[in-house]
Amino acid sequence: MKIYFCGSIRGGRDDVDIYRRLVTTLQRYGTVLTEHVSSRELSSTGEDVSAGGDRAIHDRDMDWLQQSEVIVAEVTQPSLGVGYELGRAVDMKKKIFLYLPPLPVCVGLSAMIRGADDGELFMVRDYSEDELENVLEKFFSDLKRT
Ligand SMILES: O=c1[nH]c(=O)n([C@H]2C[C@H](O)[C@@H](COP(=O)(O)O)O2)cc1CO
Repeated sequence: MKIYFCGSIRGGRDDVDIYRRLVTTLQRYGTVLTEHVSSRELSSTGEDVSAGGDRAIHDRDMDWLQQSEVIVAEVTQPSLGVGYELGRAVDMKKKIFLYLPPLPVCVGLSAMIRGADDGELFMVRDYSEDELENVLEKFFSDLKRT
């Protein structure tokens, strides 16, 4: 299964350790196409754009998004790119969305994200860090049953 993980890059890298933990856990369930998002080596400058520029990053990521069956986003750190990815993924009518803001920061989450939860394709889940692995385990076992 191909998984697309979204996390802030130019929006700020404060939560990279939790991205790392999420991606490592997600790799039990499939191939994470956007593993670079969780790299501690990647700064808020973003990837090296010398070859194709931002256009190449955008086009590659939209291609990966299209290929992915599951999109998981960590959105505590607000990021324009992540908001854009989620909007495009909704438009692609992807079967599954999972979105995991750690408490208590999630109180400030945009209504355009929290309000998109439809209990089926787009799911907002609040979690504390110690339950992260269990939340994902339940999510993927429910997915197998559908
Ligand atoms: O260098 C990059 N590489 C890349 O894959 N992205 C994608 C993946 C992330 O989920 C998202 C982050 O957006 P932003 O940089 O606006 O925080 O955009 C974003 C950048 C830089 O904007």
